[in-house]
Amino acid sequence: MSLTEGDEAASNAAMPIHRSPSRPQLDLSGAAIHGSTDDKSPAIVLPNQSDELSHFAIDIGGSLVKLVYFSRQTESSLVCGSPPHKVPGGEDRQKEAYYDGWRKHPIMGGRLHFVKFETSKLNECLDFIQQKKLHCSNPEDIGGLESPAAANGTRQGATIKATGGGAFMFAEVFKERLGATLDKEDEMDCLVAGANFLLRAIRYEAFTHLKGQKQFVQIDRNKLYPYLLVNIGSGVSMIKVDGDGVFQRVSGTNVGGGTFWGLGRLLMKCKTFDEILELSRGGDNSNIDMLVGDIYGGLDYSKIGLSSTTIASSFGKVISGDKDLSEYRREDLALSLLRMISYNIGQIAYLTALRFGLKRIFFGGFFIRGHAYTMDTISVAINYWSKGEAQAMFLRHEGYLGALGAFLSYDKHGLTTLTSHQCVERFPMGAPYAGGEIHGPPILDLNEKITWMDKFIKKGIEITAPTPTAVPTTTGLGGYGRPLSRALSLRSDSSAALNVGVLHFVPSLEVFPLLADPDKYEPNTVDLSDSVEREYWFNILANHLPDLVEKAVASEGATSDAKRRGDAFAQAFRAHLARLSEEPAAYGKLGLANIFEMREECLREFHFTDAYRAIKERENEAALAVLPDLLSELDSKTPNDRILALIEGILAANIFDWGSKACLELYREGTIIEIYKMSRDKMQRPWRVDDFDLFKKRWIGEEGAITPKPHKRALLFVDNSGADIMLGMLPFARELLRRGTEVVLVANSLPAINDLVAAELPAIIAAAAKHCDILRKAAEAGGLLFGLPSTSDNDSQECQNGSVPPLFVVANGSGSPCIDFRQISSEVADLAKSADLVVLEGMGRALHTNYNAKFKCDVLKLAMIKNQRLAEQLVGGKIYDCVCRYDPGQEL
Ligand SMILES: Nc1ncnc2c1ncn2[C@@H]1O[C@H](COP(=O)(O)OP(=O)(O)O)[C@@H](O)[C@H]1O
Ligand SMILES: CC(C)(COP(=O)(O)O)[C@@H](O)C(=O)NCCC(=O)O
Ligand SMILES: [Mn+2]
Repeated sequence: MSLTEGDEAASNAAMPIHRSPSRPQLDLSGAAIHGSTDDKSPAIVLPNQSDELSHFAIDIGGSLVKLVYFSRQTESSLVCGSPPHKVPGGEDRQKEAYYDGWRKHPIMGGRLHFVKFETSKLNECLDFIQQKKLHCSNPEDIGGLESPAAANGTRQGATIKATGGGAFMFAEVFKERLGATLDKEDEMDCLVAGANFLLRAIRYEAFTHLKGQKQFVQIDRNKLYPYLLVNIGSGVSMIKVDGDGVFQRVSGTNVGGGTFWGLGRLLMKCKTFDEILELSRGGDNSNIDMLVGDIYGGLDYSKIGLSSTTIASSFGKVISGDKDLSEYRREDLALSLLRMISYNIGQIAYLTALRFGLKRIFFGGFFIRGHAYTMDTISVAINYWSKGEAQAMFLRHEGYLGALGAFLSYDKHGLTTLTSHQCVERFPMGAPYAGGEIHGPPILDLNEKITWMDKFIKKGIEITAPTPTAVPTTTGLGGYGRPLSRALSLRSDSSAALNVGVLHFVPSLEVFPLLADPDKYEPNTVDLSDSVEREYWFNILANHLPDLVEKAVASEGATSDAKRRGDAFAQAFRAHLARLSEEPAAYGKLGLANIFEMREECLREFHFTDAYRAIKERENEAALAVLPDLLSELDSKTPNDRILALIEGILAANIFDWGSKACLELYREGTIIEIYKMSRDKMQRPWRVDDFDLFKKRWIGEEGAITPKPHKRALLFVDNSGADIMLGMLPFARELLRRGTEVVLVANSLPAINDLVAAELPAIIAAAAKHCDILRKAAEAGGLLFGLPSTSDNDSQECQNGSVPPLFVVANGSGSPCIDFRQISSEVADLAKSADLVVLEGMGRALHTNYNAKFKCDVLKLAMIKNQRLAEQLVGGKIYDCVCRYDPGQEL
């Protein structure tokens, strides 16, 4: 970004802005960009924002304290929401649209974190709040920009939204320890607000659980009500929910999570809740419970539909055993207790649902604990009694409903209006270890992260809330020795508990307007719920790690610090893979694209900002040297032959993929140019998927028929640096421009393997434009270039009408090798509105994701398949086969 543009952006942000009431009421006057204006994602300082913007809410229950806190977006992770490096569009209107998007959401982007503590250890919670300075409710105090008042601890008088009985009981403690006042919110209001928010805003928040199988469900937000919310905390509340804030507590039971935990301590002398769950795994409840068969001499009571194994009376067998407590197996006791409580709650829930004619029952509260047996027991009860009519569903954020609801009651955040496409859930490095445990916040300091990684490895099972540590003295974590095996128990409870990640709010993300049916859209082609697929792809990723670490370490100067970070990154990513192979649903619904993205996020966590930087630069240079000859060769062809050569060129150049194992081996055998030439020479039609003729018909028309009109605007979702862009996509873009089609090059906001980043494109285009007048003029028209001299060969004369349409560059809002069209930048969404051609290039964007996606406009999917198994499974082909799939727009 140039200085003048930066200034303009800053002054734009400071202008009085119309805000709808649903947006956060922030005082933007005097807003300025903090730091260098050359930063891609500069921080914005709001000097006049009042101190009241609170950042956490608390639910103090009978058993657990739940904390939900908000942190502002940090610079390194900001994927969009800042103005583009260049304003793509010379016209003021276009420019306006850009800054508009940015102005709409200048600060609201941020992260929501979830933490819990035992109520009996409230002090731990207070320490945590103090350490994180959460009660110093100034937005500048979070994320490193600490105000002087907060630094010396003098700020007083924060008001914190609080719910749960403890909000009354512990109000004084908060006043004394933190000088904070608890602003009490009604518990039921909060539970309902939390559940409604989660079900509307978080994709696949709910899931069913039957016979050990989790199935994530997407609830249609327009058909959400009515439902029964059953919150199983210490006690149980059953609430009929009819709308936002419209509900009635219709039932409840005093036999709940507290009962389970209390009896567990008494009977089995368990110290922790998880210990009871763990014990129950090895239990046989028939030693404790009186079964129907015990009463009916081993027979079923078939007349009324009871099998001999049905529990007739929980703990009933004890009456005839004449045994002491110590003579019973603790495991058996634990299981009987779990079944008794779960079944009873399931039954009451069913009766309550029946009474009000409700078909859907959502269960929340920490009693569930993501525990398979608990959920199965409840589901079986509901299913059995309702004869399959009613459905039990569970929520991933089970115990956080109340805290979340309290947080949402600060209407300033405007979060209630967020929808699922604006939420991205991420799992920081500690997640595989600390998962559903009582755990601490994401650790921001890099050294601290590495130290923690080390601790996780050494004593992964003893993790509690992390406290800031001194600079580490370790020399590294050493190698990649961690096996990817089930035997590796990462967590203190080996139960299949679910993880809750950090929710990132990115208000500038939007659903791609050209998706044919956004509700039916599923980005992933490969479904990782299939264990064979999962194992295959996890192995691919694990095997690629040494090479990736080598590149990443080299990209940071191969210093000893870089090596330490590289090792820690590898450990962290392997831990995620291990956790997910142990429990595939731990992080919610899982597709291959999520894992590729997680790998990039993991690199960023350890401050590897662009691992393939040097490779990309080298490849760009090598490809640029070939470009002039390629352009002349293309220009010497007839338009008919040229389009084939252009598509061939894209497919051939897509061979440069540093994320593919096979390609890595290939690159050892020749120079970039040799490989490119070899790849081109091998381009023989028909390709494995070959819709070229259909595309050509749209492009040129049929002989004798009227020539079709060129497309108005094409969005080109570009893939890799080097030959891929320079010799593949740019020549194709040039041809589109020559025909009079506006071109938008859509590239990543953040790096992913050797993929292009939008910020890199202006320089690449400038270099190419030195050899091509069409690109030069188009880039000028698009505001990307200024004052470059014209080339000797005046090829733009061939342009229709002699004028050249603009070429734009825009960032897609993502840092992944794949693309999820439910979450793209608002800039792409704006430019898509008048586009009539979408081109998806590369394996990540056109095959791993979106291969089956339907669009409203014409779409061309182009990729070389650089993986044998994917080639076999997707198209019945072999490695290096090509896909040219063309689907004309769906008439809606
Ligand atoms: N780590 C844990 N420590 C204590 N209780 C837990 C834990 N995990 C799950 N539980 C269960 O969750 C219950 C508390 O659920 P929660 O929704 O937090 O309710 P409350 O608001 O009443 O504390 C406990 O009574 C216990 O059954
Ligand atoms: C990450 C990728 C999707 C990137 O491919 P691209 O989009 O650049 O064509 C690809 O490198 C990939 O699927 N790699 C793993 C497959 C393998 O190593 O065989
Ligand atoms: Mn790529």
